[in-house]
Amino acid sequence: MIEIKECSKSFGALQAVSKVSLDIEEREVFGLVGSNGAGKSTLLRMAAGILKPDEGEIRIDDLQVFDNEEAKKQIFYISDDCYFPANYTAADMASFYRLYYPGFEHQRFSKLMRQFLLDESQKISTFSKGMKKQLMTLLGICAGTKYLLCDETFDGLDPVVRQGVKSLFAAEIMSRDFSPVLASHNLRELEDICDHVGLLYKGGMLLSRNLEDMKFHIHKMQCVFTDKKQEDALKKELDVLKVDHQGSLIMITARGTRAEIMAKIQEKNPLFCEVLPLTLEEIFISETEVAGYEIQNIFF
Ligand SMILES: Nc1ncnc2c1ncn2[C@@H]1O[C@H](COP(=O)(O)OP(=O)(O)OP(=O)(O)O)[C@@H](O)[C@H]1O
Repeated sequence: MIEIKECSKSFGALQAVSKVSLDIEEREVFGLVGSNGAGKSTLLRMAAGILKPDEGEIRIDDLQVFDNEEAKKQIFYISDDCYFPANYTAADMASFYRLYYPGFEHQRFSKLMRQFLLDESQKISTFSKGMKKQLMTLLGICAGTKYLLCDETFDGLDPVVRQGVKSLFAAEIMSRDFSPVLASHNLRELEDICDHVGLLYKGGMLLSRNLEDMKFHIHKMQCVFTDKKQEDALKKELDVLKVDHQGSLIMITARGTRAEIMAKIQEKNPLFCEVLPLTLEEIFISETEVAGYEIQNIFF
């Protein structure tokens, strides 16, 4: 487990991270979201043991992480701005990481590169941005570390690759102790990948929640009523977060369990009613409102 306790970091007069406390559990995909400049990279770099917190502490499996080789062997960190030595091929990078991570699986790396249609003998300088991100992710998985810290690594990957990486993460979590942490400024990039999401805002941790728990308390329904009065009465009875109309269809996002909301809708005899899937952004509307913020002010 990664335990972050009351961690702060300033650069001169600028406080990048302010008294953040956070537990990142094992064997789940943790999404760290926040707008540009919220402090995600700074927090990840502290968690990777690259930056020393000004105050507070970060422990990885009960080991203090800064300046501690033993703790760092359990972490693979992918920066948002990866450096590759000139003329290096992907295979050269794998050999380089094998020196630091003794459990590095070179054969598996070659196999995964082929699966992802990447050529390990190709110079990295000729890779596209997305290909470099895929390469780093595969290197990170093959390093065999327990924790994989990814800074904006998923942003901009095409849907097929995203799906491939998502399946790879799921398979790793099933087969070994593996916990990826994915930082992104875009909630949509973390959609369908994370089990738990932490929201950073102006250097502070606004909330950290399990997605399944959040989904239990907020639902989106699509219904049709014969009479506008039924809709108006329903809106008064539900804890409504958002209402959209599309012709005669009404989409209501409300707080409550599925059974509670459905029961209230059924009382109004709708012509039609079904549950719609919620996006991460819709789920966060409710949570940020409880914390006293508007999601638009946090992300846009
Ligand atoms: N080395 C540094 N020196 C000075 N200021 C820094 C440094 N690193 C980060 N900062 C500042 O700290 C704040 C948080 O930056 P950070 O990179 O952690 O944010 P972020 O959430 O990762 O943003 P982004 O999504 O844009 O990558 C910003 O105001 C940034 O300018």
